[in-house]
Amino acid sequence: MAENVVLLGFWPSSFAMRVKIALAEKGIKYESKEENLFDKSPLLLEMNPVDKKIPVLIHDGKPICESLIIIQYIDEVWHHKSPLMPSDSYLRSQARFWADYVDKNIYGIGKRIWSGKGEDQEAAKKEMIGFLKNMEAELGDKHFFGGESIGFVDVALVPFTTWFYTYETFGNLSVEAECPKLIAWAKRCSQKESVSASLADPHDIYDFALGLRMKYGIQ
Ligand SMILES: N[C@@H](CCC(=O)N[C@@H](CS)C(=O)NCC(=O)O)C(=O)O
Repeated sequence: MAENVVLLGFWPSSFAMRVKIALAEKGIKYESKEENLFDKSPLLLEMNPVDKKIPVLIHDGKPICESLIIIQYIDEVWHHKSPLMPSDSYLRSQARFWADYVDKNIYGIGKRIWSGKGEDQEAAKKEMIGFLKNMEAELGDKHFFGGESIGFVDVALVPFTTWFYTYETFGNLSVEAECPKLIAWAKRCSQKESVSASLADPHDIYDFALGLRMKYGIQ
């Protein structure tokens, strides 16, 4: 029997893009339902009553929440191809560490850059560069964080590269000047169909962020 897979998402969300990449890597067909986060659907409230956030993956009627948990679920359930987690326990612990490091930093710091100003924005710019340099050091000379093929940490981080143009424009910074190897990695990732088909256009993200700044009266 065909499986029923539904993704509740929102197009500028890097967290939702992660899930799209993982599903594309596995070649899973699914229905994408776009949420309006300013007027959440009864389905989202039913499927994620605790956090009421996207993404939610609904597999045969059952919800899975939290993007990194969803990716691990996808990797376990559809293990026939494109493994995203390392098979070695130690390497798996390291991949989880770095994905968690991404989660603890990039969204919050990025938001302080694109929606902030003044001293805190300057501090956030420094924190962002420090964070990205740590990621670049972890990448080292590897092709992907996952080694020769895309893995858990790549999937966790690459959607946020669609926000780089927004961080750069509002923060007046250049990620490429600071972290050229990371930008080369991002380009390698987007040569993969699973990634390019799942990422939003950076200029659309910028327009979205600009709209939010205007909505919240940020000068
Ligand atoms: N840690 C969550 C973060 C998800 C998240 O922050 N989703 C945002 C959109 S990017 C959301 O649904 N926000 C709605 C709200 O906060 O009410 C994950 O990884 O899935």
